[in-house]
Amino acid sequence: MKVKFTKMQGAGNDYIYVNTFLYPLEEPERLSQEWSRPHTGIGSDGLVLIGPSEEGDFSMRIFNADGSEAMMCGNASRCIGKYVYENGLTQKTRVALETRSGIKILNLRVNDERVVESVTVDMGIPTGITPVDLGEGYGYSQGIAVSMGNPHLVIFVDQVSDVRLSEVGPLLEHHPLFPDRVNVEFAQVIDGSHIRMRVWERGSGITLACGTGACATAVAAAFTGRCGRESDVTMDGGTLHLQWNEADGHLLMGGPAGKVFDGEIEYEPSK
Ligand SMILES: N[C@H](CCC[C@H](N)C(=O)O)C(=O)O
Repeated sequence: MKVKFTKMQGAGNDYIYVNTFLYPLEEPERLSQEWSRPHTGIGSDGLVLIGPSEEGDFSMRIFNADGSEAMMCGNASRCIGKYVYENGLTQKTRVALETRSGIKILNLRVNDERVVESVTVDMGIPTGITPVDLGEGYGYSQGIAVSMGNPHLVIFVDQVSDVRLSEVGPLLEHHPLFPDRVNVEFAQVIDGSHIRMRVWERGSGITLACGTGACATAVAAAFTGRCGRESDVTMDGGTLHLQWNEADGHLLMGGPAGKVFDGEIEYEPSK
């Protein structure tokens, strides 16, 4: 069976996008694992399915490279905005995207039928903002838990370049405080409105950027008084702009969305 897909990336966080209006994929967990592999697969941070929605204009399902399904993906939501507009699935520049953590509103900047510059997403209201004691054995004793629909652990450090992410990332991903595992962000405050962050993502490992992780980082920095409510978070793959509105508690995320290539892949549905 042939499936057409589009590789897209938001600040370097790359996913395989499949339009399930045309290709209603079964077994996305297995396919995300197989297709995300470099060398033997397509190579990506995971698989994103774009589909119909009763409540919104479109729906999103996101699967990490290990096949686990997540509640939300910030970078993918921006790319979906670009995808649905540029593939003629909508003419709207305000798109309601149904996710497993509710409806997210995308605002697209368009210029002659292309989505240009950045896409802004209303990520909703961060919850569960709590200082946590990580205990012994992780090399870091304190963090801030934040939920953006998916779970995040933000750890502030003096030098993010000193963090041995591939060693501590998996340990903290499986910290007993987070029964569903957790996305782990290490953050170095540059000044009151700029943070450098590196991320170990639940189910995908080190990625070049994490949209919900940037949101969680900006929230944790504001919550602890390290930054204001508006900040830029710079990751290995790029920078996102975050604004945590005082009036309604909503967090707005702005950043790039890029198409890499269209492709086609054969796969055999399991019996
Ligand atoms: N690894 C995340 C899902 C992807 C989130 C990230 N890529 C983003 O841009 O928000 C999780 O398991 O919750």
